[in-house]
Amino acid sequence: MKIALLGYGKMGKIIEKIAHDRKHEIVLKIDYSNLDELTEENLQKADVAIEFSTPSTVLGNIEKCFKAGVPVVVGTTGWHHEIAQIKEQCEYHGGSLIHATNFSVGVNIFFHVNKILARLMNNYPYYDVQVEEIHHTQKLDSPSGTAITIAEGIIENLDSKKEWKNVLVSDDKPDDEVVATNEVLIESLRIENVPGTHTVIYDSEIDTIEFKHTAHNRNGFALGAVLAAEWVKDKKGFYSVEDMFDFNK
Ligand SMILES: NC(=O)C1=CN([C@@H]2O[C@H](COP(=O)(O)OP(=O)(O)OC[C@H]3O[C@@H](n4cnc5c(N)ncnc54)[C@H](O)[C@@H]3O)[C@@H](O)[C@H]2O)C=CC1
Ligand SMILES: O=C(O)C1=N[C@H](C(=O)O)C[C@H](O)C1
Repeated sequence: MKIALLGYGKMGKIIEKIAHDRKHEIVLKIDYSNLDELTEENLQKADVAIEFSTPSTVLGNIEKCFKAGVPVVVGTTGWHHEIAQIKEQCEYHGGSLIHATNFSVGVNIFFHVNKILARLMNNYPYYDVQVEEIHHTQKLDSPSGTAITIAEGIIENLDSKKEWKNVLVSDDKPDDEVVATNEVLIESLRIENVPGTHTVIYDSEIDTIEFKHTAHNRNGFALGAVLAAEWVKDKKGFYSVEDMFDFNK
């Protein structure tokens, strides 16, 4: 399979390695230094594009893939509030897209169990829930896309919660935000070199239940993105990673 990498930073480089291990060929690599090469003609040399760039560049790149008729795997976070508009664009162009806030198998198992746990916790209203995410200090968005997906999974299944609220915890800012009882607090911490840690915490006066995923490196995200490229290559339509894993089978 021929792959175009839109974004050749921390993720793009690991995806390149895993794609080579799986016998795929990288035919285009785009980062901020060669944006002029991101043309329709060059995109069409690929069977699929894998997009891991930045929250401010991802939407333009998705549109370019639709216009070029190239299926696209979108890993970039920080754009999911625009999802309805992108789905419409995909349908308009007859395009193919698969997106995930997190492509790792482990996190997708975590997403699934998080929903089941939230449904169970309706029977135990004396526990309150919050989400904590920790990432490296270069991360541009907060909360992480993964934390938003976790909070949405809780809101869909735990009757007492209707929305989420984010607090970025830093040394120079006191952590004294007021959170309403119908809000899921997402605390974001930024610590050097952390690939991604997410914890769901149910706390009561009696005890605390913690459900945690720790990424030891970025390989799981990258492998999931390559698997998604193999999965979407010959499909048409707008998909999320849930369609690929389908844990309800
Ligand atoms: N869905 C998932 O499983 C995961 C998602 N991510 C997300 O992926 C994105 C990228 O993460 P990293 O690789 O760690 O970031 P990074 O900062 O290391 O790399 C971003 C790359 O995008 C390039 N870039 C800038 N403008 C561009 C444009 N217009 N077109 C194409 N490339 C452009 C930069 O030059 C850089 O090479 C982030 O939004 C992050 O949250 C990260 C890990 C896993
Ligand atoms: O920026 C990152 O690094 C990551 N971003 C994704 C997110 O926002 O959830 C996925 C992963 O946690 C790493």
